[in-house]
Amino acid sequence: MKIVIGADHGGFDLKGAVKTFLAGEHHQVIDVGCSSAVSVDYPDFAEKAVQVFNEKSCDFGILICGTGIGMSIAANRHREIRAANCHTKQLTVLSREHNNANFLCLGARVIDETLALELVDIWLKTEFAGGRHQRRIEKFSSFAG
Ligand SMILES: O=C(CO)[C@H](O)[C@H](O)[C@H](O)COP(=O)(O)O
Repeated sequence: MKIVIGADHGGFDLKGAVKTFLAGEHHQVIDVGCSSAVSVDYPDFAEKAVQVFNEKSCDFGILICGTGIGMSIAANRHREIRAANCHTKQLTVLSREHNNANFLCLGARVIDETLALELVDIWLKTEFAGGRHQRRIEKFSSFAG
């Protein structure tokens, strides 16, 4: 799969670990930064990731900040994005099965690396269930914005 990944300084180290994991699983990864642990602003990297997601027809996006909250708020400003901030296995599975999330947001200050990599693995392997959930996510497109 083609996956765009981005982080702020809070997620920089975990981004490296996720990239290594994804490469080991033979995914194509496009990294939009940041490129060091120097303080940056997470909306800039959410925006870059969404642009690349659209321009390069990526399958999925992964965004990492301190909590995952800021990245998810920023990415969800775009109507084509369904970004889910997940910190448990249950949330991770349901974000794909029920919400067809196309961006996974992680909080590097909330979960440890081992769990984060497990969540990435689960998320990428979980299929959207469709059915009643398809009807519900289609309703997002009627929202203003
Ligand atoms: O946006 C966030 C919170 O929702 C992220 O966790 C950021 O990484 C965090 O706010 C950065 O905080 P810092 O004090 O500037 O490191």
